[in-house]
Amino acid sequence: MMALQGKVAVVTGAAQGLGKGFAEILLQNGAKVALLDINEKAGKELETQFNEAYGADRTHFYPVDVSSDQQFKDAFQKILSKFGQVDIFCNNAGIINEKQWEKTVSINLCGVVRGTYLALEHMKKENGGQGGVIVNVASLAGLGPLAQTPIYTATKFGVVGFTRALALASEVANYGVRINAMCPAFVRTPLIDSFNSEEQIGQFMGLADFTRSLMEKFPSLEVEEVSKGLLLLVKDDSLNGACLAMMRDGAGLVSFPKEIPKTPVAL
Ligand SMILES: NC(=O)c1ccc[n+]([C@@H]2O[C@H](COP(=O)([O-])OP(=O)(O)OC[C@H]3O[C@@H](n4cnc5c(N)ncnc54)[C@H](O)[C@@H]3O)[C@@H](O)[C@H]2O)c1
Ligand SMILES: CCCCC[C@H](O)/C=C/C=C\C/C=C\C/C=C\CCCC(=O)O
Repeated sequence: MMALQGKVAVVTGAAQGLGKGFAEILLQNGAKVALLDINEKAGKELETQFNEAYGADRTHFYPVDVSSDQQFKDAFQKILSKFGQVDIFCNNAGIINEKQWEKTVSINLCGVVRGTYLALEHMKKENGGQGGVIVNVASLAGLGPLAQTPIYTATKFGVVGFTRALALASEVANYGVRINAMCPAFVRTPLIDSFNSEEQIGQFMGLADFTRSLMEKFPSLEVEEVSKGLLLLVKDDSLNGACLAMMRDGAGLVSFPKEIPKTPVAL
């Protein structure tokens, strides 16, 4: 089990919702945490709140839009200057916007790739790094389709595939870095109200009742429950390439078939 005392973590999309919960559970377990978010006001307020609650200089906020390569790189350098190292990197920032779908891809999938590659370059043993763990936040919509959000679904499938492929690369090439993904069902944060917003859902607004019925099948999780899942993926040294599915009635590591299950067809 990885002990978090003295470790340095980075969490993107940390100003509210799941990111805030992830940052807090890492702080409670002894890590220092760099908070990254596009929302400067909420991020700075959270930095003050966390430093009061967990000790001066345990957190620092960095304004970063994860769709910007430059902002991400600059912030990473500043984090290294302040904290000296990065051991844990959680790519959590994500949005739902089916109308501005290229923006959604740039944040939800490309942002995860940007963060992961920055962390990997620093952590990789072949670069003189100390190893570490990366957790990418996907969704249950990374394992099965959410009809109202085809682009969001595509980005989350992308996050799961990227995580699994890179985890395998890490194992084969011995990077010394573990890479895991989280796939929670609906979580009580501002993001789930998206299904009711024409601005975010656009042409798929007519499917709102379909999402509502899915929400009855998968009742909302609380941020605190999902945060325990992050802690598991960070601490358990045996987990690499793991996908943690989380629902109200329980969490579990997803098994992916070694052979693709298929029904033969005549061609
Ligand atoms: N809430 C859910 O039901 C749910 C379920 C499964 C997965 N997720 C995933 O969890 C993650 C967090 O979602 P949440 O529910 O906490 O959402 P949220 O909207 O409550 O919080 C998202 C945070 O990300 C920040 N953010 C948005 N765009 C950004 C950008 N370009 N750069 C940096 N920060 C940015 C926001 O300012 C906000 O603080 C997302 O990846 C989401 O897809 C959420
Ligand atoms: C518009 C609301 C947005 C919430 C997005 C968030 O990521 C949550 C998604 C949660 C669940 C819905 C996604 C897909 C479900 C489809 C199939 C999963 C099947 C899993 C199973 O039955 O075991």
